[in-house]
Amino acid sequence: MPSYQNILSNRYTLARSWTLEVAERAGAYQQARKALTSMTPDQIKAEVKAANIRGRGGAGFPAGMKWGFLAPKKEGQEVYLVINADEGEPGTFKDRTIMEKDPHRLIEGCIIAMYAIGAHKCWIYVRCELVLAIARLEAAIREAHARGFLGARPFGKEHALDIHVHPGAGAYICGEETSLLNSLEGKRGEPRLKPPFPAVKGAFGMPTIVNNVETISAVPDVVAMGGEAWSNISLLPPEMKDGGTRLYGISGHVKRPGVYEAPVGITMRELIYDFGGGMLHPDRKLKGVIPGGSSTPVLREQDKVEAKDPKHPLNKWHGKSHLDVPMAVDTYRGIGTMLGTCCAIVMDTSVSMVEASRNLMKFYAHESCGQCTPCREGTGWLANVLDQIAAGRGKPSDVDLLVDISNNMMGNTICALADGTAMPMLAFVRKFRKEFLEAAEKGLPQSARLDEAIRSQLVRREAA
Ligand SMILES: NC(=O)c1ccc[n+]([C@@H]2O[C@H](COP(=O)([O-])OP(=O)(O)OC[C@H]3O[C@@H](n4cnc5c(N)ncnc54)[C@H](O)[C@@H]3O)[C@@H](O)[C@H]2O)c1
Ligand SMILES: Cc1cc2nc3c(=O)[nH]c(=O)nc-3n(C[C@H](O)[C@H](O)[C@H](O)COP(=O)(O)O)c2cc1C
Ligand code: SF4
Repeated sequence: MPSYQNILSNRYTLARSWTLEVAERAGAYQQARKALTSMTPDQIKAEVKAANIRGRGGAGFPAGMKWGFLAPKKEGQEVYLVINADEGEPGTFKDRTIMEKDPHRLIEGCIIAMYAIGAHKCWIYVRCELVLAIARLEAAIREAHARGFLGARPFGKEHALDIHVHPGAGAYICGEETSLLNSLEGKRGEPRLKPPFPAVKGAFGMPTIVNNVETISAVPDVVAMGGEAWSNISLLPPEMKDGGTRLYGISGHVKRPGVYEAPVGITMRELIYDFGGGMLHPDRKLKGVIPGGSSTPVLREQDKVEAKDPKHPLNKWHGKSHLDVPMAVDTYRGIGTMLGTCCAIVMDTSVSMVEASRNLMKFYAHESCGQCTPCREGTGWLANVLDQIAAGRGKPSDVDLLVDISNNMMGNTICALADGTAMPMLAFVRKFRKEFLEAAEKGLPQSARLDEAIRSQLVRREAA
């Protein structure tokens, strides 16, 4: 197992790490005290910008830039902070480790962030299935109030702060930030058109910063060591502006599934073989890996980086396997996939890619909110066509139909759920076309059914 320093997860292994007593003894709230008593909001914002934290919710938008886009507060307006703790992406289970094992880190991050952006109120929107996370967050907020870290004068500062936990009902679409805001406001959880982005018009019409749990949990260490030093933990050169340390998830056919902390820029090969302990069944090879939650296109070991031009940002990795490219927001875009939530699902040669994609398409068809025709119809048709193929009622032209449906979904909808369905579907067909054509001619044998290691990640939910 590689020995990178644990920063974000350094309190995970302490007994009763979620209690204030243990967390405070291990350093919790020192940075909130420092920020509120000796730093100005602008100084904090500058450190967060220098830290190059790319949003850990999946899109990789720079947190410092987002905070900078916050609309100036007008007379009578409030500014809000909303933490996205919905974590609905199949294969993704990193934010819950923070909330369950170290909720005080998230609360400390919220305190610093609220002060920096001029907010007095924060909601943490948590999916309701995360029962333990909700209980621990609520207990931690009570403890922080009792110690005067929240409330009318936190750390003696005239800047009232309050945090509320808001359980969501467990709809995947409510993780999309504008849908989340509608749900928070008591409306139907449907995405809004962007722009305006929440930073301009968010919760209850007020400028709102929406950030992921892990993004905000990084803020106390950014304040502790300074933005530049935190950014330099990354294995990438500073000009790539993808800084720090992050939580990597790994599941599926590996020996040691779990959540591991490492600097930005380790490779997928390290994640699978060093952290994940290698393939679960040594006699079966790696067939494909979904790199960052189910809405990111699958990678294969045999695919090589094509970046001959010396000016190409990936030129350094020209000819290397996709597994040997540093895991970062822009490098992964460069090889036709996305880093997403940085939680990989590993599939060995026993997995039918037709069956894996069928599972996923059923999930997306079930979770589409239905506002946009290309998404509502497209997700359903992808699932239907794959059902027909699996049942032996397909024909070779169905494979091109999958491509055609996907292409018609892309870029034509209100939110990214449709793209996050179509892009993986296109990658499955492009990289495993022969397998799809074979299934379209013969159907899938019973043995193609996914085993538990994969099925539990690529959650199947039958259409309601
Ligand atoms: N964590 C999960 O469980 C999960 C689930 C599904 C999808 N995802 C991820 O969600 C991603 C898509 O998210 P998205 O649709 O929010 O992406 P997005 O690119 O629209 O936005 C990313 C963030 O940047 C902000 N932003 C972007 N441009 C801005 C601007 N000009 N001014 C102010 N703010 C701006 C947005 O408000 C948002 O907070 C996918 O890449 C996928 O990986 C995550
Ligand atoms: C369908 C869909 C679901 C999403 N679910 C989540 C989620 O569960 N958690 C999350 O942090 N971001 C999720 N996102 C991304 C958010 O919209 C948003 O980009 C993120 O909360 C911003 O925080 P960050 O910049 O700190 O990453 C989702 C996006 C889409 C399109
Ligand atoms: S793309 Fe799909 S999930 Fe997103 S708003 Fe449109 S119908 Fe709803």
